[in-house]
Amino acid sequence: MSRLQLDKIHISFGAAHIVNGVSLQLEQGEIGCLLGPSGCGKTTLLRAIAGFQSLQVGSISIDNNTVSESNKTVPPEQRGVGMVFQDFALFPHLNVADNISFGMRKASSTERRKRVDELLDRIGLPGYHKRFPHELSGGQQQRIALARALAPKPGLLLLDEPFSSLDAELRERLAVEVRELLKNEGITALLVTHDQQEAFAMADKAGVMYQGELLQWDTPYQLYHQPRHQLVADFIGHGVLLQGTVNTQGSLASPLGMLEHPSLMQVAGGTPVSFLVRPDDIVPDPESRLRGKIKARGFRGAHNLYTVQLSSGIELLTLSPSHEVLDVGADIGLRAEFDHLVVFAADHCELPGFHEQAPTVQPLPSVLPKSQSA
Ligand SMILES: Nc1ncnc2c1ncn2[C@@H]1O[C@H](COP(=O)(O)OP(=O)(O)OP(=O)(O)O)[C@@H](O)[C@H]1O
Repeated sequence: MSRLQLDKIHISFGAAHIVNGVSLQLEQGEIGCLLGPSGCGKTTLLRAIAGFQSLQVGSISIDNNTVSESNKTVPPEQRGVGMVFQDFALFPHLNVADNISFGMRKASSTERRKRVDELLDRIGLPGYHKRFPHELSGGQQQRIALARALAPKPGLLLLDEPFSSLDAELRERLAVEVRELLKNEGITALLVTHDQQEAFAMADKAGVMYQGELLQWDTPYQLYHQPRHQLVADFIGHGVLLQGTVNTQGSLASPLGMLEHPSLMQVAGGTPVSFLVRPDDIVPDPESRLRGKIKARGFRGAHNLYTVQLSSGIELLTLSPSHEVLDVGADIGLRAEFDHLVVFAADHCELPGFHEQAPTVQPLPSVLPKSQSA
């Protein structure tokens, strides 16, 4: 297992800056995931780590050996890096055993057989040695592609959207299985994906890229609960960003009411901010005067996700157990119940100090609970 370190790397194609100052680390045996919109530079970054793409600035080290910098690119075959790509083409004329052992040419035939047996067991396909790729399902082919990449025991494995051609259910199951397999094999891995659920299921560390920049490199939990940038908050999970203004008493006037939090005292009166409201921060409350109309309902298994529009036009999201169905078009009362606040300044960067404590929410006169207004 290897340690991977990227230090402020820049990659351009002509005048186009595709990767801008990306730094990240993966410790030995850690699994990392890169997320981000199409074209943000994820594959380019992976190709640079594999050695297929040179850098203009910065450095890439594997196990403290610099493998890429501005004037040096160690070739892919000398990096000890395995790869699984989206178009995982197995060799169609080779059977499963020969596909898996393809990269083990230096090993003895006994070693190869042993490793093939071991990997087929681990991926849940024992006895599949003699099958040909066209006799396998998509999920089975992808497992074999993974086994082929793992066979030579690379220190580092790079995976570029390895499950994207598979259906959602199989994708999620494979993500969990592959995490277990990588952990058992003790391999450090970096995965590119469009799918947050896949990233959450697999990653020890994950990051969101946007226009060539890595906005945050963190645990999946922190990406969701403590996004450092508004674009990360927007990209990860469901939620809405509401605007508010900090007043001179250190409170935040917002469409949900007056929010109070000690860290607001550090923010100058009159400062406009935005704050993140996740579906779990808003609870249905028939007694509340904060009311809206249900615009949409999405089934999420245990819960339904509702989009509710307030009379101001602002839309909020809320969750409710799926066995209690609320109708689209119905009037609903809502209450804000934050565990912590995530507040962004005008430059879209997070303001510090809001995580440790929950804010209190003073309903605005127009959103006082029914019982207090009579
Ligand atoms: N060899 C190249 N020459 C010129 N431009 C390139 C080259 N390779 C990639 N690009 C451009 O770099 C940008 C980033 O591409 P990249 O494939 O890294 O994005 P990505 O985040 O992986 O996207 P996707 O999620 O759609 O796969 C794109 O605008 C792409 O057109």
